[in-house]
Amino acid sequence: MTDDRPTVLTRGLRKTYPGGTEAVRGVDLTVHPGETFGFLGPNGAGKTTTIAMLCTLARPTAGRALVGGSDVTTDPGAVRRRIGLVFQETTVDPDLTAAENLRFHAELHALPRATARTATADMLALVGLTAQRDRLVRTFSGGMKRRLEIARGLLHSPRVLFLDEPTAGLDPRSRAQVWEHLHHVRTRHAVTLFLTTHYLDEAEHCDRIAVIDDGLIVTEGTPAALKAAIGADRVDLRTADDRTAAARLRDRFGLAAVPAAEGLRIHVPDGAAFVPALCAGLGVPLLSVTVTRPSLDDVFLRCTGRTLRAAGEASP
Ligand SMILES: Nc1ncnc2c1ncn2[C@@H]1O[C@H](COP(=O)(O)OP(=O)(O)OP(=O)(O)O)[C@@H](O)[C@H]1O
Repeated sequence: MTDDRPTVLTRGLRKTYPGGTEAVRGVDLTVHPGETFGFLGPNGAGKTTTIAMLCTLARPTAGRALVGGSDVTTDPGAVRRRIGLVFQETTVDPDLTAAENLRFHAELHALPRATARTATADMLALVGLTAQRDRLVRTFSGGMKRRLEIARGLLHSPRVLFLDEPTAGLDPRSRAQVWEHLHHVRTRHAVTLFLTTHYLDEAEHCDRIAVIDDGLIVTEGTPAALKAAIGADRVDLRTADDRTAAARLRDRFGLAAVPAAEGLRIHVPDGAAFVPALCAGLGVPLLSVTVTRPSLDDVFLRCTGRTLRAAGEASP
């Protein structure tokens, strides 16, 4: 029987640390079975604190959180049995082999021996570490360790795998590999992935994202819907005569051009479709035209008034 109840449900979830920092200030989330849900926000926004509450590692100050249908405060044991964790810091044992790390985890979860053997082989294959199963983890690269953490997080067939910045500190190639394996996880296992990131390109991999800033959800939806809600492409143009071009854009196209770093900038609903009309109707030689689709950074900017990069740099 399938269970359609949300895998993660929070209502009014809050966390105030001793000393008064309001890290999470009333968060409502609904994550469905099998979804890949991304929690996006700058450093210090409250992502890790939210995950810690969902994983029963931090106690909510107020509000409710259900994971796999169980309450994190009143039934933490049931929650722990249903979740897998991959944290920012490496927690696999460097003095054990890959297979030994998984065996140890299987024992912690009291998996029957035959189940553990099959799951170990399956998970190592899933993350591309079968050939390295008997190597000491201390000889692994950062990316291999992270993949082993993912294998370990999935070993006991959790309903939801929480990943806190799963690619933090990895080089671009290792990041791409981790994502390749996460895509295998999504297609082959009925597991919900709940991940935090401050990489916009990673948020694009998610079915749905919530943007958190200063402890509050500022927007939520599919990456495509959030970008579509911005409603306009950015068109940057350089012309032989920007003054005349700005006047023509106003008079002929009803568009207000603003000065950009080089040339002029306008916003139109469909930039690519607008370019031919622009070329035909501007009457001023065009030197270059660049159309930029809205990005998740534009979404963040619209919601918070800052770019994600600037918000991260402003954080302690
Ligand atoms: N144990 C703690 N005690 C006191 N304050 C804390 C504690 N942990 C986090 N904070 C504060 O709570 C706020 C949210 O931190 P949190 O780590 O949840 O954010 P984050 O979005 O995960 O950021 P990062 O990406 O840097 O991990 C920050 O202001 C942080 O300094």
